[in-house]
Amino acid sequence: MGLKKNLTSVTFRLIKSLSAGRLQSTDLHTMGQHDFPELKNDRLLKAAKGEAVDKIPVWIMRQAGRYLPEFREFRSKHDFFKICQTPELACEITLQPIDRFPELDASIIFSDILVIPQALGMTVEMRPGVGPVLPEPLVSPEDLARLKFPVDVSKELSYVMEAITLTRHKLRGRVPLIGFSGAPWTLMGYMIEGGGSKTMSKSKKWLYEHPAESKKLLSILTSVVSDYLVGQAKAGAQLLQVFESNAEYLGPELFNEFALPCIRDISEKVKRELGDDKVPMTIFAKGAHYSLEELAQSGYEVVGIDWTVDPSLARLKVGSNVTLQGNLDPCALYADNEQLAQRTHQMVDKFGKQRYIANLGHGIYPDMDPAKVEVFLKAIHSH
Ligand SMILES: O=C(O)CCc1c2[nH]c(c1CC(=O)O)Cc1[nH]c(c(CC(=O)O)c1CCC(=O)O)Cc1[nH]c(c(CC(=O)O)c1CCC(=O)O)Cc1[nH]c(c(CC(=O)O)c1CCC(=O)O)C2
Repeated sequence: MGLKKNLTSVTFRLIKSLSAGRLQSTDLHTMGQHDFPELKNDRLLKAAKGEAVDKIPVWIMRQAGRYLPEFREFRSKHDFFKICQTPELACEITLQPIDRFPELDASIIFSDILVIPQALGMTVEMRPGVGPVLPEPLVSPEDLARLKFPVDVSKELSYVMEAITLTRHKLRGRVPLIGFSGAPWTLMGYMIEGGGSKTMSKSKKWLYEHPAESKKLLSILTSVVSDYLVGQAKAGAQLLQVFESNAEYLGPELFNEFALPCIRDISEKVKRELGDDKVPMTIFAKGAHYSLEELAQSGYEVVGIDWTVDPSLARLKVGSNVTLQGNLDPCALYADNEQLAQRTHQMVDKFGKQRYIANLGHGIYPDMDPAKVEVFLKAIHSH
């Protein structure tokens, strides 16, 4: 019943956009939730499920973004969160790398992990040259009362669901669409530090000083992230990636006590909620090389690894029942074409073709040359 209501509201808003002239008339007959165009390239989904592929699927974290001149041009006219909150704009940006690089095997919806703190009532600003700033961070456990919880994610983040549904149509089945969220510990970090941090010491202080309240916050975030991912899958996301970018600040003890249980709960809740409509899930816990075995057992089909982990060692640790994703050092894109292709081939040799999705070991940097992306993508497909 809840799902039906949710979908009806998504379709209704899309049709409203159409009547307001924001969408083209060709969109109208494809707006039904269950008549997405047929998927023509299913390499990513096959690899995620452990099925054989003709070529290794490849995509790039942050593939829509500042390294693309067309993104910078667009961004000069629109505020970052305005883009995220306007389905037509988010869709247009999502499609930019797909239009530019025919070798890409997946798209990822343009958004940011920080839409969750926003949904919980926190202000998030994107300051030029600084990045995300939360001007009123959580300072002490009493501040948890400031959070707007429970959250109706289908209302507060409806713009993401709408962007996903619209993008599925606009992709015309060229490649699958990935939805994503930050993981609870990573989001907790931003909410307490008030932005990025070199040490995460304020949020780690919470873990040591206020373990019960930290778990309360993590449990709130687990609930919101799970609902959010379920909503994205229902709106049309074909794979869901969870970013635990701040895992690198925790050692095995803190990670296993605070972060990992949330990661497990999320996959369990999302799969239970989606039932027969479940989609593959990826966990990318940057820097959590110490916990690869546990991550492989945490209910995700794909484990993303950063570039500091040797692929052969990662495979030994995770076993053969999960797909690995990664992990070229993003800075390898600064190398000349020959060296870049050679390093890419060496990486593929280590991963092998089975149960493997090629990617960088973290998001692409803003100063990278799009021509190098093409070299990387072609090196994967030609190997
Ligand atoms: O390609 C797509 O369509 C989606 C791209 C995307 C953006 N944010 C995320 C994604 C998904 C993906 O990586 O593929 C997810 C994300 N946002 C932040 C993090 C944490 C982190 O970077 O540590 C993540 C998880 C992914 C990861 O681990 O890399 C938080 C964040 N958001 C922004 C910044 C500032 C920046 O300069 O990048 C940060 C990091 C802050 C810090 O701690 O240092 C803003 C931002 N988010 C996206 C973009 C577009 C782009 O990458 O160019 C930007 C820049 C905003 C701008 O235009 O100024 C999209």
